[in-house]
Amino acid sequence: MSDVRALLVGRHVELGDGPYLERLDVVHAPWEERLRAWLDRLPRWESRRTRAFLRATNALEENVRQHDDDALRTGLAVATRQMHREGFSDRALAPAFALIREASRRALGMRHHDVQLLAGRALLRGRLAEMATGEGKTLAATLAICTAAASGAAVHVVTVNDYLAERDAEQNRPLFTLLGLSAGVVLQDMDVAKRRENYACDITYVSNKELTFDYLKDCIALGEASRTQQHLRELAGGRHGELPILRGLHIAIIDEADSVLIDEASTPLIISETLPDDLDPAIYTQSIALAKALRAGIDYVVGAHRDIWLTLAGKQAIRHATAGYGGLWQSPLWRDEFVQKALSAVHSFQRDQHYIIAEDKVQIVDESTGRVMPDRTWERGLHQMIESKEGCEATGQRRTLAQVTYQRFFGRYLLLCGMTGTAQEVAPEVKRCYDLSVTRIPTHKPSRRQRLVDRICRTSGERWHEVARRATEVAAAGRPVLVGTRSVEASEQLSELLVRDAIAHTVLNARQDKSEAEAVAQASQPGRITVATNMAGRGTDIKLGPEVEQAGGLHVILTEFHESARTDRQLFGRCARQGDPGSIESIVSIDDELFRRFASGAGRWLMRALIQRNRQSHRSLRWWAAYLQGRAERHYRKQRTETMRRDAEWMRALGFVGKTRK
Ligand SMILES: Nc1ncnc2c1ncn2[C@@H]1O[C@H](COP(=O)(O)OP(=O)(O)OP(=O)(O)O)[C@@H](O)[C@H]1O
Repeated sequence: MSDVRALLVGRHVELGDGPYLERLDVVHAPWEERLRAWLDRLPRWESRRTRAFLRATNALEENVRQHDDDALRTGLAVATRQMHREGFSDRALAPAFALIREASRRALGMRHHDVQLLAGRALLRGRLAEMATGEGKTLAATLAICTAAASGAAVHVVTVNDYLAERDAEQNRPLFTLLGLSAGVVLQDMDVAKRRENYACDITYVSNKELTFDYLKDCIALGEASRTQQHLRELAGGRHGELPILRGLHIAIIDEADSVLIDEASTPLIISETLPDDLDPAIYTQSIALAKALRAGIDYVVGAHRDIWLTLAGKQAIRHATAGYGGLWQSPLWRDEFVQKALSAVHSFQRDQHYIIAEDKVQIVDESTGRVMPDRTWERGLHQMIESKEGCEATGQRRTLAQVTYQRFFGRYLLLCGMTGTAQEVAPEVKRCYDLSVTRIPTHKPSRRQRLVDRICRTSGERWHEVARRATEVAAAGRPVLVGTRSVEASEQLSELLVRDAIAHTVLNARQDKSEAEAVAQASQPGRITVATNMAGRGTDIKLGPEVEQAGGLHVILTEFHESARTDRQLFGRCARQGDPGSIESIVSIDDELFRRFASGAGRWLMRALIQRNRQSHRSLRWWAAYLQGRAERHYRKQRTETMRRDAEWMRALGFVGKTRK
């Protein structure tokens, strides 16, 4: 462990926040000039150091090219010794980065751009590197990954799903092998022994959920002692019997950091056990029947954020309806609780949007990633209510064995850093909760992404017709089209329309996730229409051929604004990557969830009036959507603060009053 400590000696050399560049993606100039302009805007001392760092790394390039593979490995070991003395200083990083860049050129056929060197350096300084979508974060991260792993630290590369973990590990494996580093991947269906083996590698690619659950499993297995990473590390040394699954929390490099650290951080991760359900299953069916009989606005009120309350009239109606029932129905507290849960199950959680039914089970769909979370359940009887609503067999209620929030878990790493294309809006929260500052990295080439005018339709049905028409029109010009939908249901609705009109297309959603790699590979074919949920959002790399580039590149259609503008930008980021051509447009409907939940009545009325005057593409639409997305972000931020408060209470209840931050 002392190696890791030594490695981090240099961490106190922190940079101040560089000035943010405005709209980096529309600056048109050769990349050297733009990089120079970016450097000029840094504080003078920082600019000098950064230029010196780039100069030193580039100057070594010719030299390292003369060496064979063995010499590259030896060179990295020598650079590592320097790091053990002075931490991740620029002096130590320059030779390490030059060697890794050369190794990458040989093993992967890709040479890191200068801006990628800056991203790698920012990561090792414990920062969040903001690189525009498609700028090559996967490759940029290898600089930090190889440097940290060579110095003896356990490096966890955290991705948002198994598909990306496996893809990135396999893509970079030739580079790791050339440098003599071992790399493992932890996937959902692996057993404990296999997981331990993969965590024992120098580098481990793993999704945020798998990693956190493995940590919780260690906490349960090791009991009280494991609650501090100190003990975890001692145990990893084998002094206390069986080894934990993880070998310690040394360095975490989080890809799509805003998704992991912010979007997914509103609920804690919980490991629970199923209790023998002492509730009569009839209670669930009775509650659902009662809830369906209640009248909206009279017996219950639905809030703007899917919250539901029973009114006095509603409570009385239930009392009358359950007069003949026995047991818990005689308690007003239980009675109201059951029916309120049932109302949520009926009205707030929709099939094919919030969950799907697969193998006769209710399986939650994570909206931000579009993926099924098979092991997750809703808490406090809600899951059982939904099962009853759908006629599935009710699973037992669950009791919490261990829980952790991302805020607490990631705060335990010795060095935490991350990358994303969309950090801007959440920078203050990331700083407050994780002590991570954002460094914005300029693009290598100017962006050629073209944003067409946004349009809004009067009804959802009208929107689907318009989307189908546009997709067909663009595809007919030989360009591939990616249509992004918010739910499984929406993707299937559009697909039905396309089938009816005999238009060839591919669907990628939580129900068809087996063919993900194939669907992504095909999405770049000329004239191919791909209808996808957010599964094709973050991280998906659609590589274009020369024919498609000439036709104008990939066209992306957004069919509904998300509550987070970052998710929209991630979808847009599937096209026009690495300086390719590409275009984006939004075709939405006034019935969409963002407008229903967050817009005022007056706002919706005004927008309808504009649509009626045939001004479907009024420019206030973009402004309005951005304003509502700001409101939605604030709402979810409050939810996350509440999660952190509850987590602190849970820790206090366990009698643990230790620090949760590094
Ligand atoms: N230095 C480089 N030289 C050549 N190609 C590169 C280089 N860096 C990245 N690429 C290519 O650019 C494409 C985009 O890379 P990648 O998917 O890592 O981008 P990203 O920034 O992670 O995107 P997203 O934000 O969507 O996750 C890939 O096809 C990758 O091979």
